[in-house]
Amino acid sequence: MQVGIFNDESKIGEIGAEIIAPVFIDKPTGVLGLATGSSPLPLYDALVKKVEAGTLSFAQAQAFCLDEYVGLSMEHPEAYRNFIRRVFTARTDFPDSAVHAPAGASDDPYAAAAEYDAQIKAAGGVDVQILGIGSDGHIGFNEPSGSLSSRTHVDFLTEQTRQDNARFFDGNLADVPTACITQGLGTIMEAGKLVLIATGAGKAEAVAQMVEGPVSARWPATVVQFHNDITVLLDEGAASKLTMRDYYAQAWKAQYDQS
Ligand SMILES: N[C@@H]1[C@@H](O)[C@H](O)[C@@H](COP(=O)(O)O)O[C@@H]1O
Repeated sequence: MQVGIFNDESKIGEIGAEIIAPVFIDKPTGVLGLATGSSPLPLYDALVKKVEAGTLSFAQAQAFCLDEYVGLSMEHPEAYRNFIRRVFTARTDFPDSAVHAPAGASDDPYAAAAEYDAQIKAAGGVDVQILGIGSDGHIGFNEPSGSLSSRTHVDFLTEQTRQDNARFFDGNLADVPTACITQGLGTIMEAGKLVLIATGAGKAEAVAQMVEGPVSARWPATVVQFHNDITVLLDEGAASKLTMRDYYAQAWKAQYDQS
């Protein structure tokens, strides 16, 4: 696991884009896994800049969102399929038809989850998966106690997650859905490369567990310790409970900053 700690979020975005862009330059038909939430926004801005500059193209690529709320209409602005288009894919040359999200508005979300997992497989799997992390340690929407090898499935949001996400619903907790379809931890772990972004002190405990804690269903993100190509990009707040940050800085410098 590479752990990079930075002072500002735009730097995190730039570094993330430097890691992701070469994958799509080498393989223009690659598959990008997308996370919603606020943490990846600077990364999306940095990728958009590269597309605008003509140094990166997603014209032949495909994208799969990590998760989707169950129970929101497909037109709802906070449905993740709409959120991701607004903040990222519609600002790039991604064809709209190549941007996929679980069918959270389906009459049968359980069948929709299984179909989505099959769709990812049929696309050849995810080459790079962008991840955030919830303050309760979820990735995607894999909440504590779920199987560490789960496939795409219907999950139920913790009170903590609903409270965290209420800000996207004008602060109205009652408007935050209670269920979702999420790629499973087993699905996420099959991605070729993971880039996880966390910012703010509210993520510090979850980040410390993920990087330094024992692997446990209580903190689902700890499963990434088994991935052999994961880069974790943090700000000072999110890194504030790590006990070995000097070592991480040294290792980062040795790998990326030769100067
Ligand atoms: N399902 C999403 C996750 O994919 C996201 O990574 C996480 C953190 O969100 P944020 O980056 O806004 O803190 O919670 C949300 O609920």
